[in-house]
Amino acid sequence: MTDQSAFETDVWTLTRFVMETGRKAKGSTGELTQLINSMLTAIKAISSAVRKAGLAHLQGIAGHINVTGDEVKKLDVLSNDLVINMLQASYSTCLLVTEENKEAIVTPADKRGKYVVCFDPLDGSSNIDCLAPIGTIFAIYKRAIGEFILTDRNVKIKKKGKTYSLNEGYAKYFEPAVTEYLKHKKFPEDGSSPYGARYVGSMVSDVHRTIAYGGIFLYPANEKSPKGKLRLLYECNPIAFLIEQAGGLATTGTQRVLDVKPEALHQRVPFVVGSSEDVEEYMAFVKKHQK
Ligand SMILES: O=C(COP(=O)(O)O)[C@@H](O)[C@H](O)[C@H](O)COP(=O)(O)O
Ligand SMILES: [Mg+2]
Ligand SMILES: [Mg+2]
Ligand SMILES: [Mg+2]
Repeated sequence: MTDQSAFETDVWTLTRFVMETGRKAKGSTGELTQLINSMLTAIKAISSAVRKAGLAHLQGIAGHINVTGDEVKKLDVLSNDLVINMLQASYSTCLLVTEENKEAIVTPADKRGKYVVCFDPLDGSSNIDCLAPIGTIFAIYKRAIGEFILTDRNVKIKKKGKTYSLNEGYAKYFEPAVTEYLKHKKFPEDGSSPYGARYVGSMVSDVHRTIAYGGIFLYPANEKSPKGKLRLLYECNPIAFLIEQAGGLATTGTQRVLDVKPEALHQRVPFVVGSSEDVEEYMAFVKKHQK
């Protein structure tokens, strides 16, 4: 059997997109292109390490707990080192905020550029050993300005989906608004079909599915985690930005995520994102319970 399909000779890789867009940008210095390309190299190296983790003895724990209480995995440490080293070597950053370091990392003066990068080097790391999808999240801010940079185009999320996604194992600790919202999704009073449940337990994967198919992802506050679990600067903000660009909504329940004023590097916020009509419906339940 022969493969008769045409070989694509003009492929739009992400690197090509970044370089071409960078060259067209007015007043461009190339610094952002250097930064994104260095980040992409780090991500490719992380991906390679993840795929050979079993063979290269990279599975398992590193032996310490990070600042937000997570048990750190060997691959969290490796991914963190890769991103820090690649970003500092890009000569485009001045400050790095990462899930795995308590304090912000200041780039040495001789390698300093104008961007601040906040990142989660490996999201979903509790899923490494069972080979579920995991990924890297990052947000780029211009020094003092607090601006996000768009890296993808024209991805749109449906206005309404058919699935909800949260860890229902915590039902005992849910706030009444969450409990009532979920009851409504499972036993719709208007006779419509109930929503399906999907939860991988890697936020990047759950959000990817939500963008692809529509629906709602929730990590709300609960009795045990009064501010939820996910961290504002390097988990919620970048994902909220992507969701909004795709036409969806990202809320804490009472406030737009991107409007939350950061007060600490590892600050957590309740996080609910997805199709606009689904998130609006959730917010209506929150509002009802505030009265
Ligand atoms: O916070 C997360 C993990 O981040 P991390 O691996 O620490 O970067 C999310 O990817 C998951 O959505 C979350 O861990 C799932 O939490 P539980 O449902 O297990 O509480
Ligand atoms: Mg972690
Ligand atoms: Mg994470
Ligand atoms: Mg992580």
